[in-house]
Amino acid sequence: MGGEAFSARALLSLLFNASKGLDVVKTALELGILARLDRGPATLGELAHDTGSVPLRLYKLLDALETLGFVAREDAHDADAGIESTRYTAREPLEAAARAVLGETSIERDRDTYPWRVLENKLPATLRGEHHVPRDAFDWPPSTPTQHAQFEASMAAGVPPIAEAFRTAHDDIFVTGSERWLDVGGGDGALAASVLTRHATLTADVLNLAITEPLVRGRAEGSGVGARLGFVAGDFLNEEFPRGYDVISFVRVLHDWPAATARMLLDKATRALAPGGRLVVCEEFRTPDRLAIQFFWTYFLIGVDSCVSRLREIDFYVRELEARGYRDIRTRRGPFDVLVAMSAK
Ligand SMILES: C[S@@+](CC[C@H](N)C(=O)[O-])C[C@H]1O[C@@H](n2cnc3c(N)ncnc32)[C@H](O)[C@@H]1O
Repeated sequence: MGGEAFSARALLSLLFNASKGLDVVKTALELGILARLDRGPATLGELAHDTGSVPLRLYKLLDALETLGFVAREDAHDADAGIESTRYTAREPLEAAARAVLGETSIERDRDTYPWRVLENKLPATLRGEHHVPRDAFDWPPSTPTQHAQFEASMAAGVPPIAEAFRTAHDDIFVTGSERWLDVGGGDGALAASVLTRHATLTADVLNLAITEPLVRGRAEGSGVGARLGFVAGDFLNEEFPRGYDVISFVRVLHDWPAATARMLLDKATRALAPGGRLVVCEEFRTPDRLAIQFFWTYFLIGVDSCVSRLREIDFYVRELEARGYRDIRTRRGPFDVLVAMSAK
């Protein structure tokens, strides 16, 4: 975003009025204003005409979008020109961003179904250790089949931008096109299935807790990739990884654990990887954008001690890979950043 950072006073005012801000964005999305601005600059007069809006009223709605940093406004240079010649430019693509958050299947809507209200107004007691999210409401790692199903479905809802990131990094990760890939903590297999659907010569196994097997089997069947998507039951904290895979990935896994555990998991992957194989780390790397999108979990996990939720800068992982002798360490920037490194073996 090209907008300036807000002062604390101003940001808090916006937060207080967040529901109004979302109403403005939803309206601009539904009236096609965001899509119109994505196509190029437009004047107030044009936007009012396109949407059947009263110009003075629409001007105020656009002021709200400007306040939020979504559009830049340019007043008419001619002092006699009416407000209808005020020009607006989108600061970045807006429609897709708004749909990603406000759409029916957004991760924000999904996260909102978690019982976060058990913490609301109880943070002081939670911080003192007198209150927490009850384990039957949410547990980490999930403990019951129902919790696993809900959690893995939530994770799957967030997979599309990761699948897109894997598309961008594909040639770095899959060099021959016939690799055997182990996706450690691979959820219900949504990411692996999406990659295998596009690449018929790849095979993948999801390594996950035994309780998740039906979810992964269901994903393999439902996505049509069949036996190319397998399942390996395992507890990565207490067991070694199976050997011989050409690609081993950690996708949104390492940040769930303290640094010592993350290092242990990287060691296990390093031992298991085939000679010349590639290690992939695709994470919620610590950036202002990621922290913002992760905000729900940052709040909710205050009440869940078993999940450390430790977003780390990408440099942490680069250093850890270098320390293990990995070569050709590449970062592919995208909707999710992907780190790919070649085994030293
Ligand atoms: C945050 S989710 C990420 C899922 C998936 N990689 C994704 O990005 O959609 C973490 C995954 O690690 C798995 N997991 C947690 N503890 C585990 C353990 N001890 N052994 C194996 N898998 C585990 C969870 O079941 C879950 O699938």
